[in-house]
Amino acid sequence: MSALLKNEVNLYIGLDLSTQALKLTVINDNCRVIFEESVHFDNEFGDKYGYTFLIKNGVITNENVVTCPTMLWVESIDLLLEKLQSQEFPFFKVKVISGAGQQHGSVYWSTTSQSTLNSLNSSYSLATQLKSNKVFTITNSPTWQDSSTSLQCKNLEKLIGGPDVLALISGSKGFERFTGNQISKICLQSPSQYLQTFRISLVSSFLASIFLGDFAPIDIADGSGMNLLDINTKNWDDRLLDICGKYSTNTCENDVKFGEELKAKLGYPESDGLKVLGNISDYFVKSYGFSSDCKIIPFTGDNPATLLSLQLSPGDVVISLGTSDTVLFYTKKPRPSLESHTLCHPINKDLYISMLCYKNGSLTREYVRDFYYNNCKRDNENDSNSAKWKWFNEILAASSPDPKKYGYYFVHQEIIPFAKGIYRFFKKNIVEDFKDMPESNIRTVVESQFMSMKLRVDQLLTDDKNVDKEFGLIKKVLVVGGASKNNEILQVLADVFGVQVWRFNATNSASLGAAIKARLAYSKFVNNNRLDININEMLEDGNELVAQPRQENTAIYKSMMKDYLELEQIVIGLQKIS
Ligand SMILES: Nc1ncnc2c1ncn2[C@@H]1O[C@H](COP(=O)(O)OP(=O)(O)O)[C@@H](O)[C@H]1O
Ligand SMILES: O=C(CO)[C@@H](O)[C@H](O)COP(=O)(O)O
Repeated sequence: MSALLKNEVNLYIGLDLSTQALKLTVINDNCRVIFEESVHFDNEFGDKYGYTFLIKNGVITNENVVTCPTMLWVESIDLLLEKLQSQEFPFFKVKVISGAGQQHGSVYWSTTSQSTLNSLNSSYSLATQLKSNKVFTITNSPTWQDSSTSLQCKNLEKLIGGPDVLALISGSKGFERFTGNQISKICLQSPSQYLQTFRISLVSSFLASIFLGDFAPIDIADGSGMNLLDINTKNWDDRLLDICGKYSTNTCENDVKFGEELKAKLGYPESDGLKVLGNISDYFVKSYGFSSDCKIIPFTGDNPATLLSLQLSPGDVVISLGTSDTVLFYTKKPRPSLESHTLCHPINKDLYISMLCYKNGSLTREYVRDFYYNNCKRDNENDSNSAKWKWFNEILAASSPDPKKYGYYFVHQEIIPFAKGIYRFFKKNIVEDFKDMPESNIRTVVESQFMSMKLRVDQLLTDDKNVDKEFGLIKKVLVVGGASKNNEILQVLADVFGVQVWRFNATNSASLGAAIKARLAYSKFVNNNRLDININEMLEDGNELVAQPRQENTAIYKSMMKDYLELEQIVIGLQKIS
C-alpha cells in the first residue's frame, strides 16, 4: 500500500464509466488526489469479445448503431476492484462513493435483477452472478455515439409541437443519442424485451446500483440528457413519457398507459445530488473489506461531474477534449437552443449547465493523424502513439492559419451539424484533398473543430434573448480530458478563441468531480444535513496557463468565420443529396 494511502484516515471514491475506460480517483478530506486506477476497455476486453463483436474504442459499431455489452461494464468493475485489492488498497477507510458515467447510454434490468442485486454472494464475481441470473433484458447497451433514432426524434418533436418546444421543456431538441429516443426505438423494435424490462438506468445510475445493491435513482443532471425530464420542474414530463414509452400502435391508447409504465421503469428523478441513498452492498463489504457504513450517493453524468472538479469564475468556458469534445459553461437560467443542451446542475438548484457536444473529437483527430502519418510512408506498425502525436505536433508548430483552406471532418455521424463525411475546400471550391500539402489536414481538422465551438458559444452568449450579464463574456478557456495534454492543440484553441487557455492538471476530471461530490456529501451527512465546507476553498488550484492567444492568428481566424459557416452550409446541403 502506498504511504499516501497509509497516512489518510478518511477516503472518498469517485468513479467514471466513460467511453473508453472505467476510471477511479480517490481523494482525502482536503480533496487532494491520493490514488488513481483505471481499466481500459480495448486493452482488457478487445480480444475477449472479439470473436463475436469487435470492441474498438470501447464500443461495438454497426453502422449508426453504437453499443457496448453491458456485461463488459460489469466485468470492468470486477477487474478494477481486483486491481485495487492486489495493491492492498485500504477499502475500510472509504466513507462515501460517488461516480459519473458517459451520458445518455442506458441499461435494461430484468424483473429478477433486483433480487439478484440484493443478494450478491461474495464467493463469486459480479460478472458470474449477473450473467447467470440474466439480469439484463438488452444485452448491448445503446451508447452516446449511437445515431440510429432519427425517426424517433422527428416523431417526438412533431408530437410535442416542434423542436423548439421540446428544447424549452427538456433542455434540448430531439437528439439521436438521448435516452428517450433510444427507449422509443426499443419499444417499437423489441416490444417484448421492453415489456420484460423492470427498470431502466443510465450508465451513471447503473454503476451506482451495483454499489448500492439495489436500483439507484437517475440524477437530474444526467436525466437532462434524455428528452424526458422537464428541466424547469425537474420531474419527468408525462407527455414525453407517453410518446417515448409507446410500444404498440395497435393497442387502444385508453387501455394502456404508456407513460405511466415508462415512469415506473425509470423510477423518480433525484434532485439532491448529495443525498445518501444507503450503505454499500454487503457484497463489497465481504469481498473487499469496505466498511458496512460506507455511503452511496447519486452518480451523475461525466460532463456535470467534470464541472464539479473545477474552480470556475464567471466568463470561464470549460472544454473537455475526451472521446467526445464538449463545451460547458454555467448559466443562471435555462438557455435552450436548437444546437446546445441545457442540463440541470447536479447539486446547485440555482444553476444550469449549457453544453455543446461533438462526436468527432479525439478519435477523429487520431484518424486524421494516422491517415496522413501512413500517407507520408512512415513505418507506422511499430511507431508508438506518442511518436505519432509528436509528428502531428511538429506539423501544427510549423504551419500557420491559411484562409484558403477549410476542412470538415465528420468521420463519425456528427451532432453539430448533423453531417457525415470529410469535406475540404480550397479557395472556396470543394477539393479531393489539399494537393500542395496533404499534411495541412492536421491543422485544418483542429482549426475546424475549434472554429465550430467558437461560433456556437458566441451565438449562445450574445443572443439578445439569452444574455446573462454576469455570465455573458468568455474570459478564459479551461481544458480537461485526454487531448488536453497536447500543448500544440491548445495553442490553436487559444488562437481561435482569442483568450488564454488554462489546463486543469487532473488525470481524470470526471472521476475527480465525482469524488469531490462524495466528500461534500460526507460533510453534509456528518453535520445533520448542513453543508459546512466551502468547496471552492477546498479545490486544488491545479490550473496551469498553457497558451496565450497570438493576436495575428486570432485576427485571421476571426476573418475566416463567415466563410466557415457558409461552407458548412454547403456540407449540410450535400447530406441531403447523398
Ligand atoms: N498527446 C495527446 N494528444 C492528443 N490527444 C491525445 C493525447 N493523448 C491522448 N489523447 C486522446 O485522448 C483520448 C481519450 O481521452 P479521455 O478523456 O481519456 O476519454 P474518455 O473519458 O472519453 O474515455 C484518446 O482517444 C486520445 O485520442
Ligand atoms: O454525449 C455526450 C454528452 O452529451 C458525451 O460527452 C458523453 O458523455 C461521453 O463522454 P466522454 O466519454 O467523451 O467523456
